[in-house]
Amino acid sequence: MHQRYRYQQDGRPAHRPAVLLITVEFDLVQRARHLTRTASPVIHSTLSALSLPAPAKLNRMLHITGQRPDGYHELQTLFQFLDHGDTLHFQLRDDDAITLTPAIDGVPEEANLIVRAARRLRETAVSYGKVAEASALPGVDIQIEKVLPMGGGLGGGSSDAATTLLALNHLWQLSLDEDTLAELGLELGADVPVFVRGFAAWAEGIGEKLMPAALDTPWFVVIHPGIEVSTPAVFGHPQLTRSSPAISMARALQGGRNDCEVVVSALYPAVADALNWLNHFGTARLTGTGACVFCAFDDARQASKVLGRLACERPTWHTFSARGCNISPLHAALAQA
Ligand SMILES: C[C@](O)(CO)[C@H](O)COP(=O)(O)OP(=O)(O)OC[C@H]1O[C@@H](n2ccc(N)nc2=O)[C@H](O)[C@@H]1O
Ligand SMILES: Nc1ncnc2c1ncn2[C@@H]1O[C@H](COP(=O)(O)OP(=O)(O)OP(=O)(O)O)[C@@H](O)[C@H]1O
Repeated sequence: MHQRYRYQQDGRPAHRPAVLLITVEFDLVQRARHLTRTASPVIHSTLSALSLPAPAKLNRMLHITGQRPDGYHELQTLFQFLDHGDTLHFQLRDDDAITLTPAIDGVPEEANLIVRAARRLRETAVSYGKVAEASALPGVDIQIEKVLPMGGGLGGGSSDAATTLLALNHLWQLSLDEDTLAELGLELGADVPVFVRGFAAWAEGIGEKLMPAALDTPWFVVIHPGIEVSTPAVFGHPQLTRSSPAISMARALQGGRNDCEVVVSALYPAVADALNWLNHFGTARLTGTGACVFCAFDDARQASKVLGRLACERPTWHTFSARGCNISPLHAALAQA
């Protein structure tokens, strides 16, 4: 029988909801993690260096059920990870500098979620009394192998931030618990907590109320039609559906829409084109606010056949196939660090 714990956390920043409730079916998650531990690759790790994945996510469905007075939208979504994403390498330094290479085009270092996550974690270490002052913690050189497109709806920046929080919690030996890290993550972005938690989830609120979900794990073909979608522009659009009726997780597991699809397809014809193309092979969906669209396949062979056709028919689109995972590749790797 699953034991269920309820965590309540206060002290949130003013623009976020006053109370965060996270319900975790703890037993399910612990057992799934235990099973993954034996199957995952060991990623390079020493006492002062660590390399970890920052996987992509898909929103298998996304309904918008309302809008809060602070402007944020209330969602119901099913998050699942992909075994595909960025890789981050962390190396502790002799001084207290935090560096990131290479720079990400168009994202100044102080705005980069990786650097912001590292700095925020260091401040938190001081406020939680883990160290007397920030300079007591060694600096870190962070190298990123960026694979995920920005503004793609694959949560790349959020995943990079979550990987940074978990990696530095480990290297700096802070022992901050997952609730604290998820709370810190939420300050950086609505999608960060699910990457910190590391289990496929039914999410409500603005994406921070997470319930583990056991989804099927098909192979996906993902198309990035070569444009960057602005998440604030989509959420700010007057024609966005904001009043979908709330449904149960059980119902969502049987299938759902993405309420952003209509607006995003109208604003970005390339997204509409990608959805139309992929709809010939199954049910194509937008992930998050786009720009990526995806379609599920029963096996790797079918997915690679579709990738082959894409290479011939739409050579300008960036495409890949990857398998859905209910335990994040980050957590699978960290369990072995
Ligand atoms: C669409 C999703 O990707 C679904 O997973 C996420 O909800 C978006 O998560 P994210 O990229 O981490 O978004 P954030 O960086 O927190 O928010 C970007 C902007 O999107 C809008 N925003 C975001 C999330 C949300 N539930 N309601 C919103 O209205 C807000 O204007 C916010 O300023
Ligand atoms: N490390 C980072 N990687 C990518 N983007 C970053 C990073 N740090 C900050 N950003 C900013 O975040 C924005 C969104 O990038 P991200 O890759 O997370 O998009 P996304 O996949 O659409 O996210 P989501 O699905 O969470 O909306 C970028 O346009 C960029 O300005």
